[in-house]
Amino acid sequence: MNEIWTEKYRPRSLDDVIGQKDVTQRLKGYVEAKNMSHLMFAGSPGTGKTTCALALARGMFGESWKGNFIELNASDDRGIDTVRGKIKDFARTAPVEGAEFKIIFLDEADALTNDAQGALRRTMEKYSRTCRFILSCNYSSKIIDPIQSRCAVFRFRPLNDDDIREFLEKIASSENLDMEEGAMDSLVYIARGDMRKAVNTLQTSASVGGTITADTVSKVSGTANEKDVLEILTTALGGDFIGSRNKLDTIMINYGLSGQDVIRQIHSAVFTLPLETRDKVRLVDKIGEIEFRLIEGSNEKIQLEALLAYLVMAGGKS
Ligand SMILES: Nc1ncnc2c1ncn2[C@@H]1O[C@H](COP(=O)(O)OP(=O)(O)OP(=O)(O)O)[C@@H](O)[C@H]1O
Repeated sequence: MNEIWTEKYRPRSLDDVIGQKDVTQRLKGYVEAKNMSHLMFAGSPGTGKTTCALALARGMFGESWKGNFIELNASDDRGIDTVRGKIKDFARTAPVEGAEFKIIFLDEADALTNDAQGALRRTMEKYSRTCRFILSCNYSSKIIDPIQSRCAVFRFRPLNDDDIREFLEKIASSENLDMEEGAMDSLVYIARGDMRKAVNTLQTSASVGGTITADTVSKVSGTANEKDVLEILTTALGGDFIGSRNKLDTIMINYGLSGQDVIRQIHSAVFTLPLETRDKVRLVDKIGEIEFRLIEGSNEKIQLEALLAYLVMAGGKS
């Protein structure tokens, strides 16, 4: 139970990476050619960017991959010093064990200031004979154009629910976990395409001991059950303001949710509600307004109750 499952179950080869088939297909081309350009991996967290960089290095360098690969995090030291220091130190030493070049994987490259990116660009040029960079970021638009134009860009999509479910089922079976029906649905709902979040939430839920239930998953992740959120909304739409308010109070206390947590979950539930598209659009507009007020520090109880009141009126049954 001590080992972190995101490491234990991290795919070692490009063939084992889940989803991201377009990306892995192209990366395998580099492995076959034993050569690559600078790369940029863009996409949301927990979708396989670091995993693919490691698998690419393994495929490219075989046994000697560790000596020819370094992983740095740009946000450890937001700025120019990371680029000038650690990167240059690694870049200026020759590749080991007959490799043609080394790979520098720079995570959260979009956290670098523009000045630091300028310095990075010069470093990329200076050492391009012996070093290839893989820049990982959530948003490629935050990377300056001269760097973007030097890189082949790879886009990582959030993983789909079936892929997440299948991966979690494999882990659950190899860890002999006892899971109640519904727990897996909650994990997939909470992950929203982020495999790291899915695996971490599964491990934390397992550490509680006993059968893993949807409720354990919700509690350890500080996320209400999808079913409970829908129930609050449909109760309000059905005209029962007091009933929906009581349910809301209960889930906020049980799961320790903040107003902002709740509003985000309500937002993602809107499109499953039995409403005309026009009414859903109005509701999204209202949610946007209330979320803004909550961020500005308004009283969360009053704001959330105002949203329930709005739903009661929208339902037209009070
Ligand atoms: N496509 C995938 N296939 C299998 N496992 C995955 C995949 N993506 C993520 N994981 C799991 O989630 C963990 C985190 O993934 P990874 O470090 O590759 O994410 P990332 O995209 O680099 O995220 P970040 O942007 O936060 O750095 C991995 O250790 C692995 O267990």
